[in-house]
Amino acid sequence: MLFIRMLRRVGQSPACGCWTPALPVRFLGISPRQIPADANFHSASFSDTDHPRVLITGGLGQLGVGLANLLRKRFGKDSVILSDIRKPPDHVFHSGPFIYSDILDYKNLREIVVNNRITWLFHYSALLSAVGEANVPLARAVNITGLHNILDVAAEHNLRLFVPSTIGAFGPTSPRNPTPDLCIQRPRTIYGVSKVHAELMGEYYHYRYGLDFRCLRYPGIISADSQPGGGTTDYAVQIFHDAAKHGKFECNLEAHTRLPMMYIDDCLRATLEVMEAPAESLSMRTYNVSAMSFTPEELAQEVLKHVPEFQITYNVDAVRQAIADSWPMKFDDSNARKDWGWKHDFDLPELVTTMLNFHGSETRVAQAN
Ligand SMILES: NC(=O)c1ccc[n+]([C@@H]2O[C@H](COP(=O)([O-])OP(=O)(O)OC[C@H]3O[C@@H](n4cnc5c(N)ncnc54)[C@H](O)[C@@H]3O)[C@@H](O)[C@H]2O)c1
Ligand SMILES: C[C@@H](O)[C@H](N)C(=O)O
Repeated sequence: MLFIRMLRRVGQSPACGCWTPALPVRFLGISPRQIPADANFHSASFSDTDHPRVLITGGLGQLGVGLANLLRKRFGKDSVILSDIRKPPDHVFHSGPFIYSDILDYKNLREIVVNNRITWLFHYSALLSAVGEANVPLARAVNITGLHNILDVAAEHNLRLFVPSTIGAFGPTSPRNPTPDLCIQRPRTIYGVSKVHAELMGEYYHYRYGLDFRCLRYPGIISADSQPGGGTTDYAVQIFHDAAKHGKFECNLEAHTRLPMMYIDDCLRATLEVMEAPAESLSMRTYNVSAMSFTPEELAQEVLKHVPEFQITYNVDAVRQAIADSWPMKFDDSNARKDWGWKHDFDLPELVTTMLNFHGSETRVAQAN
C-alpha cells in the first residue's frame, strides 16, 4: 500500500540538503512504497552507526563472503546477515547468519529488514558485464528492478545503503586515461547502463528523500578464494589459478588491454571506510576508487618473476574485448583520497605475490628450481 506523505514545506532542508516533497509521493510518479513522514536519514543514532545490523544481498558471489567476514570481525558475527538466492556451501552456512533473499521479491526483502531490525544494507546482487550481455532481460530485471526494490526498502526503513558501481559505468565517449568522477557516462552494456541508473537513482533518493546512499565505483576486483561471476576483468583472477596449477594461461583479452584493478582486501576496506565516513566528509555520494592499472602482458611479466616457466597465450573473446576497449584504462580517485582518506595497500607486485602465495605457487617455484 502506498504511503501518502503530505508536504510540510517546500525547499531544501538545511540539515541534509535534501528536498522536502511538494506533493504526496504517489502523485510524483515514482515508486517508494513508503517514505517515513518524519524521515531524517542523517541522524542515525550513535548505536546504529557504531553497531549496525547488516544485510548483504547477493552475498554468495565473488565479494560477499569476504565482506561478511570483514564486517563480522568489526560488528560481531550475529550482526551481519548474508543473503542470496543460491544454496550456501557448508563453510559459509556455518560461519554466520545466512538467509534466502530474492531482491525481486519486495515483500521478502521487507520482512527480512523488519524482522532483523536491519540498519545497514550492502546491495551486491547483480549480473556482471559479460553474463549481462548474454541475458539482457534477466540483467535488466536484477540490476534495475531489483535496485528499485532495494532503494524503496532502504528509504522506507531509514537504512544506510551501499550500492557498488563499476568502471563499467563509463563508455567509449568517457575520458579513459584517467577517468574522473564526473564526466560523460554513456556505457554500451546493460550492466553499465544499469549501474549509471543505480548511481543516479541513489543520488536522487538522497537529495530528494535524504536516503543515506553511498556508492563506490569498483575497478576489476581480484580475489584468491572466491570466483568471479562472469565479468570482463575475470582473466586477472583466472591467470593466478592457471599459473599455479598449469604454468600457463590462455587470456581472453588482448595483451595491451589496460584496465583499473584492485585486490579484494583493498576493495572491502574501502567499502567499510566509506560506510563509516562521517556524512559531512562526503562531498559526493558516488566515488571512483582505484589501486592499480595494468595490461595482461604486464601482469604476465610480474607472474613470470615468481613462476619462471609461465607462458601466456591469447585467444580473444570479441564480446569481452569490445567491452574492455570501452572502459577506463586508469581511474582518477583523487576525490575519495581527499574526502575520506582513501589509500590502497596493494600495488601490482604485492598483488601477484599474495595471489601466488595463496595458490601455493611457491611449491611450483621450488620444484622448478
Ligand atoms: N567483482 C568485481 O570485479 C566487481 C567490480 C565492480 C563492481 N562490482 C559489483 O559488486 C557487486 C558484487 O560483485 P560480485 O563480483 O560479488 O558479483 P557476482 O556475480 O559474483 O555475485 C552476484 C550475486 O548476486 C546473486 N543474485 C543474482 N540474482 C539475484 C536475485 N534475484 N536476488 C538476490 N541475489 C541475486 C547471485 O546469485 C550472485 O551470488 C556487484 O554489484 C557488482 O556489480 C564487482
Ligand atoms: C569490472 C566489474 O564490474 C566486473 N568485474 C566486470 O568485469 O563486469
